[in-house]
Amino acid sequence: MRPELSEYTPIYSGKVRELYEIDDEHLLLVASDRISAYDYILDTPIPDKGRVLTAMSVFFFDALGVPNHLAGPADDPRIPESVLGRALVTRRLEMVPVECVARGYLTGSGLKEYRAGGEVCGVPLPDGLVDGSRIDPPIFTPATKAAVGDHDENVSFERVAEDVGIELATRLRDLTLDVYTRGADIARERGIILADTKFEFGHSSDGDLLLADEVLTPDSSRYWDGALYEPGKTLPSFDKQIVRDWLTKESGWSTSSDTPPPALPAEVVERTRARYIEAYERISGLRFADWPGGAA
Ligand SMILES: C[C@H](c1ccccc1)n1cc(-c2ncnc(N)c2C#N)cn1
Repeated sequence: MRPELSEYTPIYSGKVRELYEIDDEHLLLVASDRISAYDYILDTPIPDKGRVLTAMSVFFFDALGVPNHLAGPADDPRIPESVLGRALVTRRLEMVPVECVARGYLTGSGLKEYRAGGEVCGVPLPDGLVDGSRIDPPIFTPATKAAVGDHDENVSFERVAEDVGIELATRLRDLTLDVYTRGADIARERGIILADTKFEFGHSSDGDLLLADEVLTPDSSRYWDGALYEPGKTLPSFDKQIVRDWLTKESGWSTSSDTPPPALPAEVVERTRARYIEAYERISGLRFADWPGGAA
């Protein structure tokens, strides 16, 4: 008999995820079906999004073999039926207050910084780069965690070293670039570009540095369709472009509107659900139908 979610103490509620306390040593990390676009949490959930992103994290935790915070399998008996398949039991860690970002392609806030000064987080880049240019080798572009609702602030490696010490900063950079590179290689072999990603790390009570949070999901990363890749052409998001295009080209809503986006039509919801499943099945080589939880 599985426990009820109400038996666990909620300790954090993010835009699309929640964190609960199971006991002194263990947490329950829950991924919702909520989707964000243009800094809004949309009213319409995407069925199975939470389960697909949880499955992707588990695939990469297993595939990359990096010491991590997972404390049980996807069907761990401590996981309530109501969130089975979109929740994981993790060890409670002392989180390192750094958003560990790796970029293998120039876009987003990195492109903005580059255009302003030819560098990103203090890392100089060659002249002449455009939106979508490959950055090879990838670069470590850390950020400080912003308050809820704010954007993280990009900072230099030197600033991270000031905050957490040079030894830990160096380990964070090396681990971030290594895990990103291996994850990007796995995705590229399947025709999907992992442009950038954000990791979080924490220390266990034994003092071990462990990879935490979600790993290489479309919510913590930018995924592009390799078949559409062209430097200089703004690349559509593999998972969110269907929603973005409907909102900005068909719904009558605009990003400059001061009203929240409208509800999504069923057809957009279903096509987006299919994109998440496609990304998971192509990258992992596994069938989403075999993942725990879902419609009984
Ligand atoms: C922001 C992020 C979060 C993730 C998921 C849902 C809401 C928030 N978060 C993760 C921890 C955290 N704290 C202690 N031990 C851990 N193993 C983790 C993890 N992962 C704290 N915050």
